[in-house]
Amino acid sequence: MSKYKLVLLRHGEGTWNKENRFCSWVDQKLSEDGVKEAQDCGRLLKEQGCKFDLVFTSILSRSIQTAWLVLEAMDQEWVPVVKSWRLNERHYGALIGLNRAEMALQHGEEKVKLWRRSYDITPPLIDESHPYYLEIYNDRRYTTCDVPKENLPRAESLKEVLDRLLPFWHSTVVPEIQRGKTVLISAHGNSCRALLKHLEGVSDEAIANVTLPTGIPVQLELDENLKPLKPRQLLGDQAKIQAAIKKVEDQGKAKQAT
Ligand SMILES: O=C(O)[C@H](O)COP(=O)(O)O
Repeated sequence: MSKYKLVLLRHGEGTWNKENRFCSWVDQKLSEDGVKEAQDCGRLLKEQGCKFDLVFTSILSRSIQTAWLVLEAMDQEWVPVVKSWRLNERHYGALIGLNRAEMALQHGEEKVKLWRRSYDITPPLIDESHPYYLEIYNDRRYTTCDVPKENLPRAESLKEVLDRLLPFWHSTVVPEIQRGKTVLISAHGNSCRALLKHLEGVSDEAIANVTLPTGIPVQLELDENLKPLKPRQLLGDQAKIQAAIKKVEDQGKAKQAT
């Protein structure tokens, strides 16, 4: 018998997902397809009889917008939403804004795969000359964090994402789950991967092969120690999910941007 249910969700497609650019801490809204993905996800969760008590999001609009659309489609708009920068997408440093396929042409697909999926390789740091530096660090939302702005990351490996996420997980999310609340975490590809690594004890090597498509709920059934009782379930049409995973993986294939 499972004790707790937890749903992790990578937001619906964002405008830069469509353009195949590293989006990371740049605040982008959902694309039209992304809005539809989030609504479909909400409908699916409603059909499954899912009832959330609490939702956590990052402080990036695409994860918040996704949570709203999911709750709206479920007729559960009243459910409280708590936001934290600690659930933000991985900080991709100097890679932010660049096109993955073009980076693969310039640096090779292997290098891009290492940047995207290795556990402990940090991409090159962002600095003040970067075109998105000011947009990110002058944004008022980063004055609301529980660390001073100067201490926010300038680039992160997946390991560093997990290091900043775990304090929030332990102090804020775990107690709510243990109080019996059914929680949705509407976050990002890499913040969800980091959490999955932690919960499932995925090895540093094997996490490179875990890819999450946009807008697909990942359901976990946990015991009283928050250990998974069975393999994660990606909910929805399995053939479509496999195709969506391949699409995300193929974003790192070398090709001229169109
Ligand atoms: O930051 C981004 O652009 C994506 O949401 C995650 O990108 P990735 O699939 O290359 O890690």
